[in-house]
Amino acid sequence: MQKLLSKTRQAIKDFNMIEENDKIAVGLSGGKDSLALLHILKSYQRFSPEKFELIAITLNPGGVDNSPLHKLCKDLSIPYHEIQTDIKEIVFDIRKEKNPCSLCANLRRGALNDTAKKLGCNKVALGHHRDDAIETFLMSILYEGRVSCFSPRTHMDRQDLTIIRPMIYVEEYMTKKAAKDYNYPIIENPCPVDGKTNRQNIKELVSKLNDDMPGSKKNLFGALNNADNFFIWDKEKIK
Ligand SMILES: Nc1ncnc2c1ncn2[C@@H]1O[C@H](COP(=O)(O)OP(=O)(O)OP(=O)(O)O)[C@@H](O)[C@H]1O
Repeated sequence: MQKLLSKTRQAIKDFNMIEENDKIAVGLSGGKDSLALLHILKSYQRFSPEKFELIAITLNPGGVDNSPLHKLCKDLSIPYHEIQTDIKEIVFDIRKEKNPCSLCANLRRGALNDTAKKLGCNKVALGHHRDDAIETFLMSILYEGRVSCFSPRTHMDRQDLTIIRPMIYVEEYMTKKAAKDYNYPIIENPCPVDGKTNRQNIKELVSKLNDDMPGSKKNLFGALNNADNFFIWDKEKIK
């Protein structure tokens, strides 16, 4: 937990993620990452120089028993809100999406942000970590032909809401370990395509790359953090 906390603290500081009197909604899916995020932010709250409020929100995609999350939040004294949605039905039964991940993510994002706003929050914290960032970066290059990745901190002007990703320096093995060590009440992922997605392919590719070329994962993350050395062919500048 000490390592998780210090990496999170560093990211919060580097990207100015938490400010005095923030009311932060943690998007709690019931997966290991958002459970680790809730745990870390609750611990961080004790010694943070800025006072901030914490709540947790779960969007139920339909038919999931989230009672262990209600109990966890009660034990941690964190106000908890579970919102029933029909995301699963929309994505799989009504729209019958061939590539369901982006529609599902959009619907979740919209519902989470709307709920956070209604509950008086000015920030939403998501459980993305360092491996998610590396995978998203590579996915955008390999599947979409563009260089991009989500940001550690983004302000949504329309809703006047800031999205933060405090675990951006945390490696996935750390959240896996925390889930074991602290016996998090993991809710089984209800997604029917879980484990068969483009993201899973990229995860395996990154792992193989790093075995074949030790250090490549670190360099991919380094590239994301190296805006001063970003050289892309810009026809207007070159000609
Ligand atoms: N159903 C949900 N309710 C609330 N927040 C969610 C939900 N699904 C995802 N999120 C938020 O969005 C983040 C990224 O979602 P994603 O589906 O990529 O999760 P993940 O990488 O599998 O993480 P986790 O282990 O937390 O599920 C999560 O860490 C969480 O903060």
